[in-house]
Amino acid sequence: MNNSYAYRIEGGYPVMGEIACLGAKNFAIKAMIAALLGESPSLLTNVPAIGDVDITAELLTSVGATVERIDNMSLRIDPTTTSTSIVPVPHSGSNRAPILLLSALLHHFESVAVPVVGGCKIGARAIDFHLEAIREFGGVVDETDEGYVARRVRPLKGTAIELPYPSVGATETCLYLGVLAEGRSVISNAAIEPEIMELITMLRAMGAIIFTTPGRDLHIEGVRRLKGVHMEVLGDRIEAASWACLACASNGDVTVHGVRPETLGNFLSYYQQIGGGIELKSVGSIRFFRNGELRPAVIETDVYPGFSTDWQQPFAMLLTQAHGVSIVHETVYENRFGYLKDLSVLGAHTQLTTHCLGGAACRFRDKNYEHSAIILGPTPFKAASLTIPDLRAGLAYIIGAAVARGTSHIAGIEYLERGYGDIVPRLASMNLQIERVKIEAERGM
Ligand SMILES: CC(=O)N[C@H]1[C@@H](OP(=O)(O)OP(=O)(O)OC[C@H]2O[C@@H](n3ccc(=O)[nH]c3=O)[C@H](O)[C@@H]2O)O[C@H](CO)[C@@H](O)[C@@H]1O
Ligand SMILES: C=C(OP(=O)(O)O)C(=O)O
Repeated sequence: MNNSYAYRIEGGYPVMGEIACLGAKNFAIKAMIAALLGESPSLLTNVPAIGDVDITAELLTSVGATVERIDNMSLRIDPTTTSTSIVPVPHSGSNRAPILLLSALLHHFESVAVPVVGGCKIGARAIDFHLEAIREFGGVVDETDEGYVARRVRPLKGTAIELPYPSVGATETCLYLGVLAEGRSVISNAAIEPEIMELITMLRAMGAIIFTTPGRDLHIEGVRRLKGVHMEVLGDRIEAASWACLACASNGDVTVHGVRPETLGNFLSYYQQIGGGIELKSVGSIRFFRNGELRPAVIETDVYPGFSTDWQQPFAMLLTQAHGVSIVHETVYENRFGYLKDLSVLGAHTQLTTHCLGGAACRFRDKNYEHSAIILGPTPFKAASLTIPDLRAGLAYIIGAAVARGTSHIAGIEYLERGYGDIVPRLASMNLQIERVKIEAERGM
């Protein structure tokens, strides 16, 4: 556990240099679960060395699957040793994987139990769509004090489902259910994030028959068996955007390697609209820098191809350095702005409101969630002590500390390290004065 460590950052200098994106957290753990569906081992490469992968490896191991680390970035997963369908409760609340395991394991076992799901606390994060999907495919689901139990008396049967919202996780659940269910399934209003498309590619390589459509419908013809594959995890578009924001906010210049530019979509447009510069280098490499004075923006987070909610926090931090009033309307999670209030200790001027600002009314209208933010910039930052509440807020705090003059301390780094790997060496190599220090040694910080 790393909750006795903090980052000490000496800010006020431009962050300059080159950084390689790790593999995408939000695909890596889904690929690990997909590997359970095969009848032979899968090899996953470019797997990031992050907390979420460790948690997922423990979950897979707990049901008997063999997870072998070939090297720091490769995992071999043998599903044939899977021996139990009860995921132990100690894994409760660790990440999003348990609810996905419920579906994947239900093909192998007639009864599966998983603990409650976790992940960042940025909203209620209900899992009703997942549970309803399992029922539609012919399973029975019970909620217990400790988690969820799914049962089936016969093989799962293909079905037609319309998701109430294009949930990433629920779409993945439907894919896991549909590829080995009997007959045809149609998933309407599915999520189409790049990580979902990558999961479809992996499942197809395993032998699944999945048809995408011009809209949000996925058609699946169930098959009897799938085989293991070699899959390389795509570069993390959330990491790439994080480093882009760090470069621009600190008035630096960073070349990010290992990301597919198309997965950054609207991020690249907003980035340039506010005065950030981009230069496509060789394939998979993008240079990010500042192009003069920063301008404010009106941004709305949304499902793909909209502006990803996971870019929101680093980008909001960047907007504190723009000249004028910016608005950010968070439409994916009802409670993803808690971190913004804490930024006042650095000197940020922000205001939250329950109204839907700057765009169409969203699901959170009139529900009293502070899901729109007004950011007034630019504000010079002074160093401060902060405690990270969730993963992307953690990265936003790193950006804040890099911009602030003086020495900042950031605690709660276990949240950040669930999704970002090797933070200190990678950022230190780009001129950021950052150290990982024991909190005891820093008493009075
Ligand atoms: C591990 C992983 O991949 N995490 C990502 C995934 O999370 P995750 O898959 O959990 O996010 P979802 O897309 O499912 O959630 C989107 C919205 O749908 C709601 N919802 C979802 C399922 C459900 O059964 N009922 C329901 O109401 C959620 O509360 C939320 O408001 O997609 C999110 C949206 O791009 C990203 O922010 C997360 O980084
Ligand atoms: C919200 C996130 O992750 P998770 O869904 O794993 O909590 C994220 O990656 O920003």
